[in-house]
Amino acid sequence: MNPTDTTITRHLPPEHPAVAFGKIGVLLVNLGTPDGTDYTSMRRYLREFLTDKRVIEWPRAYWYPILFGIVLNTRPGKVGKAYEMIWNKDQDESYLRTYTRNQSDLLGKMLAAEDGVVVDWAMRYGTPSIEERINALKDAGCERILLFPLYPQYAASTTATVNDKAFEALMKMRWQPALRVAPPYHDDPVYIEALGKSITSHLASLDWEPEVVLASFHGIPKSYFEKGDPYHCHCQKTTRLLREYLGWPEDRLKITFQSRFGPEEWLQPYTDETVETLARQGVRNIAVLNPGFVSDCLETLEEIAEQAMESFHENGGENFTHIACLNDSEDGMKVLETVVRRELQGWI
Ligand SMILES: C=CC1=C(C)c2cc3[nH]c(cc4nc(cc5[nH]c(cc1n2)c(C)c5CCC(=O)O)C(CCC(=O)O)=C4C)c(C)c3C=C
Ligand SMILES: [Fe+2]
Ligand SMILES: [Fe+2]
Repeated sequence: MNPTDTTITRHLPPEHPAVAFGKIGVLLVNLGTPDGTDYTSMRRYLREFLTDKRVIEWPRAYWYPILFGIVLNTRPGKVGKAYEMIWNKDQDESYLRTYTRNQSDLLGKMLAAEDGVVVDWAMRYGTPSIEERINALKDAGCERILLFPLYPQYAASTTATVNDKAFEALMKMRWQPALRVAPPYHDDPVYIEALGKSITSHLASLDWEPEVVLASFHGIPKSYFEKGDPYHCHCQKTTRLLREYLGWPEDRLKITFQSRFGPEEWLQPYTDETVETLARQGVRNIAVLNPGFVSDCLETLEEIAEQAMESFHENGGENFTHIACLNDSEDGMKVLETVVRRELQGWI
């Protein structure tokens, strides 16, 4: 029997309260973003983010005085200005939100032929929350939900915290939906091919050629890796497979890690230092892509496309280009569809 066939259970007696069932939900979840660039929105967002124990693992007695005494007073203003520079003014929201919503809408159309599949999206921090959207899917009749944390490489500070939040929402429900979680897809051929094609088509559009291409991933503290987080290994594998797909030597596609936060050592080599060093060593042309980000966001549009480019030029570099994330492109959507269809097996 098709698991969504509800012909038997639909025969409810007339006095029975109305219940919706028989559907399958797919919930795409990305990191999150502030609702606005003003101080209050920024502070609310950063507070939720930086109180997450999966993100900052320091003892609360040490971290909270720093967070509430310094970080949440200074960072909202500073980061708000950075967000303003990359804000999607047409829709008055960040591009991360625009792309995530587009991905959800497009995936919904791609799965429209599948009976009873509903696609939705949520953010781990900010709105719409995971709890709100899980409840909405359940109310719409989804007895089964595929949770899809939008991170190709697994990290406790991204993937695990999405899962925690989803199961926390289920803890409050009497009648829980069945929940499946899509695994990381850092080595999936469809993902590697999409990245490879995005590099070749971007480079073909230039009238110069980069001597070096950096695959820049978001960093994590080195201590998280030493405690057993597979993130570093996943990033290394993505980069190796991408190199193999392109047929490039190791010194043409280099891995780096960006977005360091706080005084601890993070995964190395650091993107900012590498960009500076390459320029100083006489490398004149570089390209940077962000394979770990499913959508362009502050960390790619401001930190790389603006800050890293500026630093490259200041240190003697000539040509710098940022290769866009897969976003809602045809190839990017093919990656999401492939993962979702595979993980829905047995349900559709
Ligand atoms: C401080 C610890 C942080 C860890 C660990 C961390 C890991 C991590 N983050 C992403 C993806 C994104 N991070 C983004 C913004 C961002 N990240 C941190 C801190 C850590 N991230 C902060 C404080 C911020 C906010 C901006 C700032 O204050 O600098 C974003 C962008 C969101 C947006 O709205 O544009 C993304 C995406 C990954 C993949 C990751 C570990 C693998
Ligand atoms: Fe981050
Ligand atoms: Fe490793």
